[in-house]
Amino acid sequence: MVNYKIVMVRHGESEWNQKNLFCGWFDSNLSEKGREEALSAGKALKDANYKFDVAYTSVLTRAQDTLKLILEQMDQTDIPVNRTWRLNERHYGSLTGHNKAKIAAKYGEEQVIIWRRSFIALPPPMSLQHRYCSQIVDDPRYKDGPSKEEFPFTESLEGTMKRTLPFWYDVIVPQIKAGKSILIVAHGNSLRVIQIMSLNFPTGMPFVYTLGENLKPIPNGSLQFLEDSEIVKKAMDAVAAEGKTK
Ligand SMILES: O=C(O)[C@H](O)COP(=O)(O)O
Repeated sequence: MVNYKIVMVRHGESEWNQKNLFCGWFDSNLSEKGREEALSAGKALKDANYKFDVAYTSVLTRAQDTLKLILEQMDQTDIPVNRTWRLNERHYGSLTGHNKAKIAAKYGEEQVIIWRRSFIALPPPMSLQHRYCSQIVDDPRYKDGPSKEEFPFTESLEGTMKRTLPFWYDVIVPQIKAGKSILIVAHGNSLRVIQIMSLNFPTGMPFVYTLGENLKPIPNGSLQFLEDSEIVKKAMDAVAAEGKTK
């Protein structure tokens, strides 16, 4: 059985994470704590003897700086680093720059959960008058894309998935299959959609989902199939193959 491995890291804490602000495409820097997190991520990967052939990240500074600190810590600064807007955080529309707790107090916690985690819900779009709109839209880092037509003013998770998916399949998957050792440093929601995209639930195979306190999934294997892992993998591959031309 062939197993492929890929390492993914969400950027370290940003200054806007620290202030609990919706960030999206706003280019917030890492906080001091975020820089420390990146260094300890690099140390953990170094201690585990990871060697990377290539790294991918978004065009946002918090992800790029996290990657840089990780690679410095690992003495692997000479590997190729590729940046793409397709790995950016999902665009949070008009919510960008607003405090999450204050928005919850105004619109209700349920509405905020829907905006943050529903697959299809779109936060209200960012207007041209929005405080951070021109800073984002006119940023030269977007001169090579997205195109004017593609440029988002808000995004659902589904929209985020649709723009991340071509990059995953056209760039990452062929490299994984070619045996390359890959590191992706990106954002909570762009990594989330990659995981959703990779899940192909097989028919008729029970799985146990272990939830911890507050009914949140527990880290490390919260999702477990009762079947033997080889059988599960075969079944998942078969589901994945359903959409192929032959
Ligand atoms: O863009 C942001 O605000 C965060 O990086 C991700 O936010 P979320 O956890 O609210 O989706």
